[in-house]
Amino acid sequence: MLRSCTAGLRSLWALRGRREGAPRLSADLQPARRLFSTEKAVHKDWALPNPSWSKDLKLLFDQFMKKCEDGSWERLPSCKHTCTYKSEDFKTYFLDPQLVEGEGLSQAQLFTRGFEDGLGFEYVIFNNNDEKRTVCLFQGGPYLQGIPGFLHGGAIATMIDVAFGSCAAISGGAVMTANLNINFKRPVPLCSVVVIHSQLDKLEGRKLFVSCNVRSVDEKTLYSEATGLFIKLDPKKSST
Ligand SMILES: CCCCCCCCCC(=O)SCCNC(=O)CCNC(=O)[C@H](O)C(C)(C)COP(=O)(O)OP(=O)(O)OC[C@H]1O[C@@H](n2cnc3c(N)ncnc32)[C@H](O)[C@@H]1OP(=O)(O)O
Repeated sequence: MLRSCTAGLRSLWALRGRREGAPRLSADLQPARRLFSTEKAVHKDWALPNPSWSKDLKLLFDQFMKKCEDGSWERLPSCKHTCTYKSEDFKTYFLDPQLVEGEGLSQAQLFTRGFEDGLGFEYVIFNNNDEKRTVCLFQGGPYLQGIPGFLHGGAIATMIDVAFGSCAAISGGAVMTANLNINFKRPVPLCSVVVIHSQLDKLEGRKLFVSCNVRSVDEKTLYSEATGLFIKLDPKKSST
């Protein structure tokens, strides 16, 4: 397992630098004000196959793309910055203009998209709006190691949070995580693909209760189960 991961790592490094459209780091750093303005920017969609994707991930991706053809499912595009959510939704809530304009945010990008192809979080999320559920296909790369050969629990929690966020956003729009409970049942092998099935269980005012399970591609192994509470942001409130 470790040997195959080392080989995988070697080939991933070989892929670096010949990734099509890969921005150079310096060119990829955008001024923070752009993240939060209505200015149009060209964003690369990272929720698409790249050469680091395993056969399993590509196969599942193709299966879900087929399901999108009748409109029951949709693939969520994903960029390094915050364009999945309309930044306007968060404006009232968060943004101290001094912070936004300041140096601190000039390098801001989505945590899960901050790695080179294949080294960190490779994932794509599909939404079923009618059924209020999402499926996240996730391949955790070698930089997400916890105990040797396995994914770090924090990396799994991160992907669960992201999957939940997308699921809750179907009904809630701009939401934030208030609570996450995760039962880690089996360790997830590094570089393997898992499927995170999330669903909205209950909507109570601004509270969205979600749950998920994390399974192997063949569905035989249940890696984790989780529940979460998301809160729809109240535009009249500020976070500070
Ligand atoms: C672009 C790509 C997007 C990728 C997706 C990424 C997803 C990642 C999402 C995150 O990680 S968000 C970051 C982690 N979360 C936070 O930092 C949230 C910090 N907490 C807060 O900002 C506020 O507590 C929160 C917005 C969650 C709620 O504040 P509010 O002032 O809007 O709500 P309020 O306190 O009035 O509570 C509303 C209801 O929720 C309930 N509630 C709030 N927090 C709770 C909690 N933790 N547990 C149980 N119930 C809770 C609260 O009791 C109340 O219930 P009732 O309506 O029945 O009275």
